[in-house]
Amino acid sequence: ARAGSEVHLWARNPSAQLANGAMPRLSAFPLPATIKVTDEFLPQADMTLVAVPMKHLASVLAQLETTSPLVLCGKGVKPDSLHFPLDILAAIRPGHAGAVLSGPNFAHEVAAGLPAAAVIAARQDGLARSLADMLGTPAFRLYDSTDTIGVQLGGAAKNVIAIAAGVTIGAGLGENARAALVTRGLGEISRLALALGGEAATVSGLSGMGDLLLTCTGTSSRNFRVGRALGEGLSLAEAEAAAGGVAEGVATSQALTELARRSQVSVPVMDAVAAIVTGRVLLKDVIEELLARPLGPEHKVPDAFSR
Ligand SMILES: NC(=O)C1=CN([C@@H]2O[C@H](COP(=O)(O)OP(=O)(O)OC[C@H]3O[C@@H](n4cnc5c(N)ncnc54)[C@H](O)[C@@H]3O)[C@@H](O)[C@H]2O)C=CC1
Ligand SMILES: O=C(CO)COP(=O)(O)O
Repeated sequence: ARAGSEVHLWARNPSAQLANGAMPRLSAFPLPATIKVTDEFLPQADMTLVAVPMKHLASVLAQLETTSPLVLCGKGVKPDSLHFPLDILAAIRPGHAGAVLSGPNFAHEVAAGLPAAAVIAARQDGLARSLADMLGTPAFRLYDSTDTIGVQLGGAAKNVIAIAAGVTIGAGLGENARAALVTRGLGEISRLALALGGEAATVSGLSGMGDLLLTCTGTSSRNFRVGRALGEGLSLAEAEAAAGGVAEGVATSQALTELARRSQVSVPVMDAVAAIVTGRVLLKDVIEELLARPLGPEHKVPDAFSR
């Protein structure tokens, strides 16, 4: 809307969900009058942004009756199919034009109009740039990319590493430990990105390093908060309730460790998160195991971004 477009916001139940003219989780920011709230999908539009939690993405995509390009905003991987958002779209609507929007963007800061940047990625030549030009504003700076794998992996994986960062703080292991863990986590994302066909430069960009930095240090992050609560000794159910919203890294940790196993990529930090959230291993044992890992060259092969 700030970019000057006419916007229709689909809500499953407009009166219940927007009782005070605002989204419930962004209640300090009433929607501008230029946004029309509706319970019907708009069949014709320049673009449709789909911003629902990953576990509901497939069902929402199946209901959408539109020919417009879809911009998927969820971050994660589906644990059963191991699909990233664009794979889910391709499975449900083969051939439909799609892009992903990802970057360090806490919703409440974007809503407040504070400066932020993100990346839109699409395989199709020129699509990401044209979407970015329609959606961007001076305060919401949108870069474009064709590396859909790197962008989707960065958005998904940072949530898993953010849980590890939270655990480190919650368990009282200190900020040195958090910095070490996040850096080693970045290495895991780099190796996995290359193995899956993504690009090294994307991992060091907004959807990779940028979002990792935000989520592992910003206490507004639900994934960080879940990790911190787990580190303090709460159960997963208690930690999720305390985090105040969906923490995609919980389900994504299972999917990414499975993808890594299939790609023969070592991801000990992500493995540790997957083990902690499923309660397979005691937190104390996971920490001991990570600290007992054999030491060696920081980067095994020529540089940090090689497998
Ligand atoms: N909140 C944030 O700061 C950011 C969130 N994301 C990602 O965006 C995705 C959505 O996150 P949030 O907006 O925070 O989650 P949310 O829990 O606020 O849900 C977003 C919307 O999805 C709707 N929804 C829930 N279940 C639905 C269903 N079955 N069918 C249709 N709509 C349904 C909710 O009513 C809500 O309006 C996640 O993958 C998250 O990682 C990405 C960047 C920032
Ligand atoms: O993706 C986000 C910021 O870029 C939001 O992070 P959380 O889902 O951890 O709150």
